[in-house]
Amino acid sequence: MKKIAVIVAGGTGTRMGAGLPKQFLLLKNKPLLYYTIDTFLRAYDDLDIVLVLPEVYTDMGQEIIDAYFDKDRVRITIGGISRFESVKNGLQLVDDEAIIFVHDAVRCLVSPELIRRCYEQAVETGSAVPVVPSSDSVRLLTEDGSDALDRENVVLVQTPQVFHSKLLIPAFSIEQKGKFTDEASVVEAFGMKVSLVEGEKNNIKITHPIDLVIAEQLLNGNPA
Ligand SMILES: Nc1ccn([C@@H]2O[C@H](COP(=O)(O)OP(=O)(O)OP(=O)(O)O)[C@@H](O)[C@H]2O)c(=O)n1
Ligand SMILES: C[C@](O)(CO)[C@H](O)COP(=O)(O)O
Repeated sequence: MKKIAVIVAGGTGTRMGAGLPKQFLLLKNKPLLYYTIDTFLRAYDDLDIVLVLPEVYTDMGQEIIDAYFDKDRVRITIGGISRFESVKNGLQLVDDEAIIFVHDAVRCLVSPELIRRCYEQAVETGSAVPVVPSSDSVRLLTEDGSDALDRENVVLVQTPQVFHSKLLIPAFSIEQKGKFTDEASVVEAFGMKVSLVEGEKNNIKITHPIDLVIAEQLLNGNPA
């Protein structure tokens, strides 16, 4: 089955507050985006990438591709106003039947093993959504305060979220209502179930400045 990774790097990194979008910040002298693309290309020789970038940063993205990667394996498209719109734009470049990996560019510590685990599950069941347990206690905010949840019944959701194109592409024709924060919720809003797979603690989403410090430690082989 054809494999396509839609790597979304169309955000501006408001919470990081760095000026430059966080996907271009350096980690051990290479842009964060480099690690994400490199891991996907290494996971499977027959996997191609659709890289979604903010319009004003397409040249910077192309420079990274030209410097490090086989440019025949990476196509660039423009992001949208929300993550949902960016994924939707990326999916427009998928024209054949495929297994599609949607991944946050800023989860740059994803491993080839996780990518392969998700692929195998998606081939079997049509979908694979990686999750990890919460090590913190969890509460649900209510109108009059908050309720404790049993954390054994709660998981934290990561990417890559992987689907058969026959499932994901029709799901993204749905009108965006409220906020879809991931592909699993789009597919469910379309009326389909998703299957979960074991994610990885190290597969953090670089969001705040502290995450860069943690990522550098992990890249150096130190436990966080
Ligand atoms: N319009 C958007 C918004 C986000 N993303 C991507 O989705 C991933 C997860 O988003 P997030 O961590 O929220 O990134 P930003 O939107 O850049 O950050 P912030 O919310 O702090 O502005 C990132 O790789 C980001 O580039 C995207 O492709 N298009
Ligand atoms: C897709 C995601 O990484 C799953 O945890 C997350 O929902 C993205 O959220 P963000 O606010 O766009 O960073």
